[in-house]
Amino acid sequence: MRVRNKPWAPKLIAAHPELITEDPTQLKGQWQSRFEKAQPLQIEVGSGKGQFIINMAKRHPEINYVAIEIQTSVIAVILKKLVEEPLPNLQLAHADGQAVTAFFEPHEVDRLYLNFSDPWPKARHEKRRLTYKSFLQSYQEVLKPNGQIEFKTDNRGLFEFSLTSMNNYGLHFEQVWLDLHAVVTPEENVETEYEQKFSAKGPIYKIIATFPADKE
Ligand SMILES: C[S@@+](CC[C@H](N)C(=O)[O-])C[C@H]1O[C@@H](n2cnc3c(N)ncnc32)[C@H](O)[C@@H]1O
Repeated sequence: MRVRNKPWAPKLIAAHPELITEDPTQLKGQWQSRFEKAQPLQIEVGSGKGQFIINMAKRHPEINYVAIEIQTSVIAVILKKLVEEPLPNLQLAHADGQAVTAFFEPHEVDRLYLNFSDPWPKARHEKRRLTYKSFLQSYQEVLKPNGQIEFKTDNRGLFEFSLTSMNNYGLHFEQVWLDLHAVVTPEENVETEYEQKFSAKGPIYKIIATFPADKE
């Protein structure tokens, strides 16, 4: 996601340590202390401007959410929205999702979302794709046994790569959609910014998959 530099972003981030962390390693195993109530924890890696995670948090007050976003000017947009409309069950991490195992204890997370992740189409960049096997391994480590991953994309190449990568890793496919919007209603599907922008141009693919319990 290309965004214009927001000169106000670092200042806003520094002003709200109660809503956003820039060093999530400090919260490893302690995430529940950041929320009003201890309840299941779900995370999104690459949250963009936060439309999905904010609406999920509103729709599911019984779940705690952490949005992880690497770009300062992007996560600052989520933070601005959160300052304007506080949500007791959403916390932000300005960090690289590649390091989730440094941010969460094993089994601390109940579910992980990847929405419209950068496709990295060149073969030599495949290790950067958020569904590459090293990422899957990290996700499995922080997820509860048989934890689930939900993945949406409009990018056919990334979708095909992810199907193969997840299958080779031993994930069990609960459901696969080749055209999500043809079958789900807005009540059943919380849209992301990218999804709103690109669903008119072609199908949205989605996978819900469960990690094997016994894989090291
Ligand atoms: C194409 S955008 C999609 C944003 C949003 N999920 C949506 O669907 O509208 C991908 C986002 O993932 C973020 N991102 C990419 N790699 C990341 C990483 N390793 N850790 C955290 N965020 C990452 C990018 O900065 C960007 O905001």
